[in-house]
Amino acid sequence: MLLEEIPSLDLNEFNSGDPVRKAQFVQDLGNAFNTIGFVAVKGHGLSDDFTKKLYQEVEQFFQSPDSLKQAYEIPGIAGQRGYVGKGKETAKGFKVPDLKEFYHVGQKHQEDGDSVWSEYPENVFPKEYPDFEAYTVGAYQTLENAGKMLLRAIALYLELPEDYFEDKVKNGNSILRAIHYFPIPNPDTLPVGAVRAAAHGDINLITLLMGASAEGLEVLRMDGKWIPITALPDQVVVNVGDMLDRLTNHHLKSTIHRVVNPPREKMGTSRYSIPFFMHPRSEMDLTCLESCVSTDNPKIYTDMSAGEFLTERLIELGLKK
Ligand SMILES: O=C(O)CCC(=O)C(=O)O
Ligand SMILES: [Fe+2]
Repeated sequence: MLLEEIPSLDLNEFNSGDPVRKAQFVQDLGNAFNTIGFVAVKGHGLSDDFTKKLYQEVEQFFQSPDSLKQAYEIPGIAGQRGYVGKGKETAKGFKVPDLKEFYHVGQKHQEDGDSVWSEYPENVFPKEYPDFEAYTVGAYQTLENAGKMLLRAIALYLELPEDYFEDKVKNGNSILRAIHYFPIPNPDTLPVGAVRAAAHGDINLITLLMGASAEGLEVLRMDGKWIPITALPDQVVVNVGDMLDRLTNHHLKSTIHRVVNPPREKMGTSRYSIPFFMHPRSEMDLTCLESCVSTDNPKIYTDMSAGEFLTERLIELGLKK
């Protein structure tokens, strides 16, 4: 079945306490991830007011002079925390960097004795904008919770125990990425093929994207047609990443997507979006689940841990040497 738009779901159905509604959510989510790979989800826990303030913080930061932003660019950590400047990330397989700059916030370190903390760089926050930390960390935690619920639904769809992903994503290596697609005052100066975000699949397990209500995001349908995404302001767009695709032997599909440049008369405007890339701990084994492999459906990926796969991809993106 080829869809003209991505399905819409409400996470409150999964948490309704009604087994029939919960099971329906699981089937709807699984069917979407098995076909187009994307859904729009409401009931994620972020209020309109919070989201508005978060975007204000993010816009203020990106509207600052480059010298202020560059003070939060940290060498030696493959752009995994803080500011990553213009021209630094090139989608896998492309030669021209994306027309974007972004800011990464990771897991907030805790004093719980978990050995994982030594693997993650500490967060940095712009001291010029004292509320930036509270809003980005708040969004991180809310989206991480929503992501955990979605992974419970995915586990049930895959006929695994509902808590299958729980220990794998505990203190996981997820990243909140606030993106600014900057204005291009003179489009004639752009290198050939330069776009806001070239076609790519996400690396992680699942992505929860805030801000797809602004035009530009498109997903590649199985028949090769690009479908524009039109999410409502109260929805986050959720998609399968390459790690979940690998784990399920492409039963759940990491769908290629891109952000196209606006029409010429709008090239002088900014676009903002905030994806949350839900990663497991680096030791998670991404070997295909046995239930997803059969003689008709042979295994298509080599065995790898999440950490090994992430390293491979950061090198391909030009973020890691
Ligand atoms: O900005 C968007 O709407 C999508 C961003 C995206 O796909 C990504 O950063 O992986
Ligand atoms: Fe993406």
